[in-house]
Amino acid sequence: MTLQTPKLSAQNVSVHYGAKQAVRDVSITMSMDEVTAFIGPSGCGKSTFLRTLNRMNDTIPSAKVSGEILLDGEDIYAPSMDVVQLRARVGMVFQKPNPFPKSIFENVAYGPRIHGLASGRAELGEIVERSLKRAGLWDEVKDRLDDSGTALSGGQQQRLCIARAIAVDPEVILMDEPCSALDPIATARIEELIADLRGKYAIVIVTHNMQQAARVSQRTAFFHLGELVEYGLTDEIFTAPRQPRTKDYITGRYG
Ligand SMILES: Nc1ncnc2c1ncn2[C@@H]1O[C@H](COP(=O)(O)OP(=O)(O)OP(=O)(O)O)[C@@H](O)[C@H]1O
Repeated sequence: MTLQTPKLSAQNVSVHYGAKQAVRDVSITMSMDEVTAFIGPSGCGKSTFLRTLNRMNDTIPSAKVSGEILLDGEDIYAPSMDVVQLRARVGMVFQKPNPFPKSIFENVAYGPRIHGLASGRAELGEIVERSLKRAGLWDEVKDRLDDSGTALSGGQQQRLCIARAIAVDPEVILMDEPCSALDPIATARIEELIADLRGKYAIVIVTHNMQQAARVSQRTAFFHLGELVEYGLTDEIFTAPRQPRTKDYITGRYG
């Protein structure tokens, strides 16, 4: 299976929480041009593996990661890697929208400001506007940028979190079940947004919802008991899975 533009590559990645192994020897390469979906039953290690891709597991003391993860060929676990910089390059959107308790403007401006991406107030304003437009939220909030981000609806808050990730000009966006707290209309908006963002960023999405994986992704990885069982074109995974475990899962036999 050849990818057009390899962006992020994991080689033999395992994760332990203390003595318990949550991810087993996963090797996978994700492309710039595609949305990659991680699917699998609860507890199979999807979120744990996703978090290795921008070193979010560093924040969990019992978590130990082995193997190698390369971003454009560069080892993200190398001692020379600046983790703050890495998390700007590989942004993350969580299950529950988590805007800062600050204004809409500040939610988006915070990252570019600490990373020194704007030379002044006007440029910062442009970045905020561009990011909110790209996240499909500008028209709804442009007249109330000083209102609190936490006063928005759940779906708007999630788009604000996406705008916040976009504002620091990431290369990869990781999304951990980004719609699980949203209603169907807000979910549809996020799915449209993912389609719009495809190609601008490498996008990796963990989802419990197989229809969502089929709608938004071009490539799907099926995890089970910490292993990557099968990885391939989404159309093929859903219509002609090669592994019996994948077939059982997508036909609803377990999970
Ligand atoms: N912080 C942690 N400390 C200890 N064990 C953990 C921790 N986080 C996850 N685990 C365990 O690691 C395994 C994988 O969990 P993970 O959350 O990665 O799975 P998942 O596939 O994302 O599940 P879900 O779909 O329910 O979110 C599970 O057995 C879980 O209990």
